[in-house]
Amino acid sequence: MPRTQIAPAAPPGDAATADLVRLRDVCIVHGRGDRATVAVEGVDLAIGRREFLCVIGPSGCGKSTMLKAIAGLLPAGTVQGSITIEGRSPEDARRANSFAYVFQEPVLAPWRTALENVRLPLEVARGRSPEQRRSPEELLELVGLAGAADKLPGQLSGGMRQRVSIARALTLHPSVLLMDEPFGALDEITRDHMHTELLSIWAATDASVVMVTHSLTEAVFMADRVLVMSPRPGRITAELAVEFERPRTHQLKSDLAFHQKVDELRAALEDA
Ligand SMILES: Nc1ncnc2c1ncn2[C@@H]1O[C@H](COP(=O)(O)OP(=O)(O)OP(=O)(O)O)[C@@H](O)[C@H]1O
Repeated sequence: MPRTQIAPAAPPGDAATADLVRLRDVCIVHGRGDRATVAVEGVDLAIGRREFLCVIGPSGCGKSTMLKAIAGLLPAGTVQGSITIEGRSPEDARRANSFAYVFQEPVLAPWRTALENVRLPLEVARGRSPEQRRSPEELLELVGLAGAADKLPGQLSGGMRQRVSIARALTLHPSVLLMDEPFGALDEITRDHMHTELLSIWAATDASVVMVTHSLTEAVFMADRVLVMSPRPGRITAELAVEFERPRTHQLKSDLAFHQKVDELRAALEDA
């Protein structure tokens, strides 16, 4: 459960757009000539503020590619169409720290303690005003690691390391967290625990989340909306609203309605 509530950041000046993230007719091609691979095709997508969106699809369908495109991590010329975050290009949004990226494997500096890792973005901060910066101590408390502040990454479990990386991602108060299979490397018990942890953390911030996952139950448990992608070239072939009330607890996973929603998602994936 969240130990700390984070006050909302002031909306950025250029936030006239109702949608936080907007993709228009996005097509993504890796490589050139004979080696060109069309990874994603014809994606139109609008992501709202405070929305929890999951993206699911067969292996290699372009989920990570789409997330990287939103984060401006792909080489120039790879992405066609338009992507904006708070009305800015991905590059400008990155400079403004409008989003943070969480990888499957937490990328922590091994010689820095948990607290020092969470503090790292503040040492190189640009773009966010002082009011929009979050206290590393408060964030460690939020992710339930106040007692592990002085531990090095090598002294933490996989789930704890991922919580440190989530706390670090929140340091500059991003408007959106982009998460690429953040729990993919964790065992099932830890993963289960992280589901409720992340929902609590998310509820205590005002960020939107875009999370790529391979797990049907994870998607249905976490999301407000699940996007289904077709095999490569990835297109969005279905969109499922998940309207279970929040806060969600593990009890939900035993409900018949939950299993029906998972079945619905499975059918959408098979039709994709
Ligand atoms: N840098 C790259 N250069 C060339 N091809 C790439 C590159 N990155 C990804 N691809 C190709 O683009 C396609 C989509 O890859 P991507 O990693 O986005 O899929 P994914 O849906 O995230 O897969 P997975 O679920 O297995 O992680 C794949 O065919 C992959 O081989």
